Amino acid sequence: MPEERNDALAFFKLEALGNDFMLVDARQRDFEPGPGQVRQWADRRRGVGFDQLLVLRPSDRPGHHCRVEIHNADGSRAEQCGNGMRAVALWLSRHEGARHELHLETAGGSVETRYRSDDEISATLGVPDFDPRAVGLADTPTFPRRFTVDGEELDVHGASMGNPHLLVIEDEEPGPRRLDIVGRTLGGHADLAHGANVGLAVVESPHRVRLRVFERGAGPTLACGSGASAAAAILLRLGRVEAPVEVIQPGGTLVVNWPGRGQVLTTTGPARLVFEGVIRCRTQAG
Ligand SMILES: N[C@@H](CCC[C@H](N)C(=O)O)C(=O)O
Repeated sequence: MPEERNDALAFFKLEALGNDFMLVDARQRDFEPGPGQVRQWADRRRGVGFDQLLVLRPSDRPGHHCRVEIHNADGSRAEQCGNGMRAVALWLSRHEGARHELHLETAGGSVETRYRSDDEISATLGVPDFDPRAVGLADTPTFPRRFTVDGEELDVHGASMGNPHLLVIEDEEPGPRRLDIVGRTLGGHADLAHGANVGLAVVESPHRVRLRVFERGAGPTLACGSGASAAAAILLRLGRVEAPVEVIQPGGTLVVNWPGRGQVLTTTGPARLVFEGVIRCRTQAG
């Protein structure tokens, strides 16, 4: 039986390019939500509504301000969240006057954030990894790998930004049905060790890419920061675009800068605090 608690839980609702988050600062309190509880809070009619729950924890890595634990709306866990890191940087700067340059620890690696204004927050996510094994495809020597989706053969690219991303390069912007079919089929493919986020990208010009992402554990979102990073890195590596790359998603534009092989990748874009609240009703711990 899940344990039930009646504690008041302070939370903050944030968004970054329409990718939305519930943030809980658990650095000085007990907070261990189970997957069922996360799903209940994520529900847009019966809960708070969000794509990811971000939980701040103390970090024991030297020089790191805190650790960010990432829960997807379906209760699964994620290693990285590019938009979420900018939202955390905004919150830390606003709520505790934290330094404007911070290191945040995630399960997908260390992220360096730089807050200049709510419209200009950078997150350096690390070095993109194009090895299919980093994306959880043990049987694939190199990308692209061919997958069959709904009877169609697709050449699929991939990169890890700490979390796994697959990318299909399209000739025209996909509609919601295509995003859903390709996203579900590729993202949940049995050959992947832990599923993947799936991006569908259209190259508009050497510095502009249009992207839709079907996120692992959250479905189609208005924007995905690590997805935009993976898409830009893959297209830069293929020579299809040049840095910096503006990645345009339904929620807005993220600027991605990647100097190339072995170098870290930086994203720059906005974030907003939407509201704050307190949950006083019973919450399930399990
Ligand atoms: N919205 C995020 C990515 C969140 C995690 C992702 N769904 C996963 O499971 O890897 C972003 O902005 O990067």
